[in-house]
Amino acid sequence: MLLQTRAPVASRVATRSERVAVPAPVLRASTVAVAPAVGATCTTQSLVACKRSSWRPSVVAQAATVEASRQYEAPGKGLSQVNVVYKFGGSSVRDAERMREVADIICSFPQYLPCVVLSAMGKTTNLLLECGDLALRTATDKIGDLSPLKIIRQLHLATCDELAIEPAVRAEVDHLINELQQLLIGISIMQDLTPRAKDSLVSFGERLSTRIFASYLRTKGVPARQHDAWDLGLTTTDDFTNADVIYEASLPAIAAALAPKPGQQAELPIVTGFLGRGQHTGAVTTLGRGGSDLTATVLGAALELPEVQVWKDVDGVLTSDPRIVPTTRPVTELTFEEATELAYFGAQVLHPQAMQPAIRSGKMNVRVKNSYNREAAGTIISAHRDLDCSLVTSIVLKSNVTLVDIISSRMMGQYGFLSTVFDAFRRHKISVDVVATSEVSVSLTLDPKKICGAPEDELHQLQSELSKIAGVSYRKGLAILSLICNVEKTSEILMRAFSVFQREDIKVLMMSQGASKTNISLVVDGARGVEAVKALHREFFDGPSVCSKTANGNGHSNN
Ligand SMILES: Nc1ncnc2c1ncn2[C@@H]1O[C@H](COP(=O)(O)OP(=O)(O)O)[C@@H](O)[C@H]1O
Ligand SMILES: N[C@@H](CC(=O)OP(=O)(O)O)C(=O)O
Repeated sequence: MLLQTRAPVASRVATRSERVAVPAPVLRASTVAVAPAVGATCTTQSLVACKRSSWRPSVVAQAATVEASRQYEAPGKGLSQVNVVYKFGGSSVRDAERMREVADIICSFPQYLPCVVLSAMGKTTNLLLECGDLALRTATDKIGDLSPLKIIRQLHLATCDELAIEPAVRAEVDHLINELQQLLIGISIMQDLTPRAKDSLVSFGERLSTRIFASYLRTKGVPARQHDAWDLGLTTTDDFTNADVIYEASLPAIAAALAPKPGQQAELPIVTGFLGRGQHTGAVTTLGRGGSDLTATVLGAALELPEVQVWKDVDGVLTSDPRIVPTTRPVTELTFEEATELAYFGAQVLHPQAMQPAIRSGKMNVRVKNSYNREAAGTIISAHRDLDCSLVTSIVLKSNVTLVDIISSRMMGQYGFLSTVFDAFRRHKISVDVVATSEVSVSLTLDPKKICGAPEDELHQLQSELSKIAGVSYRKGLAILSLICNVEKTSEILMRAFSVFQREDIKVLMMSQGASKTNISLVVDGARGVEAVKALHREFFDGPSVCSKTANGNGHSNN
């Protein structure tokens, strides 16, 4: 296999080899603890591993001493202006140990003065949504007993204690959790959970994690300041739960808010991911699930930076979802277009809108890194890459899609058929994923999760409206397989893909190559989706795959 090894485009950002060579954080005080139970020596880097082994109380006490004396050299010494954005997702900051590790990563790169975007700790966002649902059917005086609320309280307060954060911030965290409880009481009284209230509810996750982490950094000698993204000017539409960023308002406001303050020591901004403020309502909005990636790239574009790094729990963007295919491997390089298609068609690893600020900026790359394996090169996403050796880059599965077939022989030779069809979808605010058309028929897929209101009702209404010009039928529970690939090589890709389908007896219900130069989508029965991804991955990634571009021009790498 021949992998592309083009150097990252960003000139002001260290290359991978420079990064790997950067020493571990500079610790000013004693950093070594001995774990007698296992006879091992623990540096701060291995504290996590050592803590998992069974330490005796004396060792735990030693660890506490190490914690108390642990001090970092603040990164970006001598710099006044932020020069990179790091985003750490929920899995990267899921508990106190992970917050230490993230602090460690940040301080491992002294050449950067980062702006840090954090998601909520672990599964906090899911827990908050669960609290909201439960509050609707829980008596007001029982709200304090809700089990997800107890888990949230316990996780955040235990993290404050374990990290020994500043008392004033611990009090603020306590206060925020009480405020959360008040909001849940309000939901219980009103028996109503509007999208607007839902956004206020989930905002507590990022508001808590950033306050705790900024305080932890300060206690370790790193000047850090917590910011709620709305205070920096991150402005959005008022589409609660899935708001769009208003770039014209947001970018200049963020740039001004994070500009160096003359005569003041530079501070690391620690910013809430996922959250914004609605332009007309002024209320808290969210950017859709996984929206912290987008916050990070918006900040990067506002600050005109060459690179944004999104730190996850995988070695980069992978050849498929690792929960489906255990033999995935990281993709070295992607274009913004490929990353967008991949995210749009269901790869959880990136937010579908996250590449937009990078595309607008024209000079920013996005790097996906693993906070659990910082040595891994990760994936660099940029405007262009050499696709000559590329066949299939990644395989994505989107489940539970609906296929709509609209057929009208009456429209043969008439114009306006497609516009009538799509106008009906527009009026019902139903967005369409994959489309295939002929003279008198249109087949398209849609995601019921994205339909506002009850999907059944909306589809039924659409069906009766369109029945004036066409016969409409739909099938639910299907799956879209998207091959993120070099569409220039369609013949080979389709030949191999269809030989897999034939071998496995998987029927393809619809196919679209479309205008995208990076994606072929195939619709199959939902029950066969996982199987199909596994078989395609075996075909395109598990066999011999050598790009012999220079030898005979026939071979390929897998990304
Ligand atoms: N093609 C893919 N490449 C990498 N990860 C993927 C892919 N498809 C799905 N995933 C899943 O996405 C997860 C990372 O995304 P996410 O949980 O949103 O990260 P974070 O919360 O750290 O920002 C991985 O743990 C992995 O299970
Ligand atoms: N906490 C939000 C936003 C986010 O981006 O989270 P993560 O980075 O963990 O995917 C969510 O769960 O959707």
